[in-house]
Amino acid sequence: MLPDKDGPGVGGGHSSPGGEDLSVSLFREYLRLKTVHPDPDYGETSSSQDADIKMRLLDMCLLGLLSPICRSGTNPTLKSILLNSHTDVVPVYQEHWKYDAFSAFKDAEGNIFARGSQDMKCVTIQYIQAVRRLKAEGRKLMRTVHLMFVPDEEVGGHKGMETFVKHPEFNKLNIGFALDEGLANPGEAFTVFYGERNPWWITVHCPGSPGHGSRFVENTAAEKLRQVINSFLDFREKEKQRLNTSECFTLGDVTTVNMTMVKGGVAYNVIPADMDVSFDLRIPPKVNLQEFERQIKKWCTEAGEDVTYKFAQKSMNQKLTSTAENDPWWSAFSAACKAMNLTLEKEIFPAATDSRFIRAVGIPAIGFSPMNRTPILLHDHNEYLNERVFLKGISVFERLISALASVPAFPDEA
Ligand SMILES: CSCC[C@H](NC(C)=O)C(=O)O
Ligand SMILES: [Zn+2]
Ligand SMILES: [Zn+2]
Repeated sequence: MLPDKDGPGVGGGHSSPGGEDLSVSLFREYLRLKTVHPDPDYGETSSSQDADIKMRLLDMCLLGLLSPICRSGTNPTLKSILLNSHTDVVPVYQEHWKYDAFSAFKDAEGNIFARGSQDMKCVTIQYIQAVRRLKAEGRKLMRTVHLMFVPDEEVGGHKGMETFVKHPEFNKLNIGFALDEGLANPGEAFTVFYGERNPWWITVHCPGSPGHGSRFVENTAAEKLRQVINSFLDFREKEKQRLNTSECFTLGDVTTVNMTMVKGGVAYNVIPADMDVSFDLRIPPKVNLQEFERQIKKWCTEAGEDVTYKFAQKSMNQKLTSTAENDPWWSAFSAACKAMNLTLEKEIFPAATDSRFIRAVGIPAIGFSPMNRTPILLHDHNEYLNERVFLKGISVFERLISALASVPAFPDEA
C-alpha cells in the first residue's frame, strides 16, 4: 500500500498529476481497502513494504496478529515512543451513505467520505507521512519511534493490543509514551484524552414462576425485569441530568447506562420462566467501582428472588495519564501544541480504545486525532474528513513526534 517506487511520497506540497497532495492520495488509497468487520481484508495493508519505513510483521501464530513496526532513534537505550493505530473499521449501512463508503469520494470542498476517514485511517497515514518527512529532512530523533498497526480494536482489541502488551516482543520495544486515537472536535480546539471510562457489559437474569397467560401468577420474571429496568434507567436519568446541568462536564465525566438487549418468552400465552436484560455501562475513572457494583447487587436483590447478574465485559482500569505541567511527556506534548497555537481540551474518552491496555501496563498514553472544525462522525453514516484538516494533522504530528522523541533522558535512563 505504501508506494516506494514513486519517490518519497511525503506530500507537503508534492502533488500527483491530478493536482492532489500525495499524502491525500495515499490516505484515499488506504480508505479504499476493505478492512471492515466482520471479515476485514488485511492482505494488502499487512504485506506493505516501504523504502523509508522498515516493516516487521509480528505473527502471533495462535492469534494471527500482524504488527508492522518501525525503528529509528539515535539512542536506542532510551525509552521509545509508540505511535499506535488500528487498521480495522466498523461496518456501514451503505444505503444511508451519499457515496460508496469505500470509494473515498472527495467533494468540491475537499471533504473525503469513507468509513475510517476519522476512525482512524487518517491518523495512520498522518503518522507515516510525518515520520517520512522527518526522515526526508534528515532529522535525527533521539528516542526510537515505533509505528504499530493493530488489527482488531473495533471488536475489543483482545487478539491485538490486549494480548500484545503481555507479549515479550512488546516489552522489548521499551515504550515510554504512547499516542493513540482520539476524537474530532467541531470547534477550533483539539481534544486530547488522558483516560477512559470503564466499559461494563452486564446481563441481569430474572427467573420467575411460569403459568398460563390468562392468570395473575405471583413472582413473575417480568415483574422482576421491570424493577431491574427501572433501577438502571432511573440512574441513567440522574446521570443525564448531571451532565446537562453542569457546564464543565463532558460525557467522559458521567456514567452512561443503556439498555441494549432483552431476551425471554416463548409464546403469547405462556408466562416465561426467565427473562434477561443487558446493559452497556460506561463508568468514569473517578467512580469507586466496588461501591458501584454493590449498588448493582442491591438493585438486583430489590428486584426479587434469585435475580442474578453476569459480566460480559468488566474493565477495572482507572489509570490516568499525567497532564501535570511538570510531567516530561505531557510538557513536551503540550509545549509543541502551544508552539503551533493549538488550543487543547483535555477529556476522558467516553468509549474504550486500545489505550486502556497500554495504560494498564503502566505506559502513559494520550488519545489524539488532530481533527478540529470537524463533526464527530466515527461509526456514523457519511463519515468524512476534510483534506486540509488531514494535511494539517501531518504537520502537527511531525512537530509532536519530534518533541516527544527529544524528551531528555530521565535519571534512570542515563
Ligand atoms: C469494550 S470493547 C469495544 C470497544 C469500542 N470502542 C469504540 C472506540 O467504539 C467501544 O467502546 O464500544
Ligand atoms: Zn477507532
Ligand atoms: Zn471505532
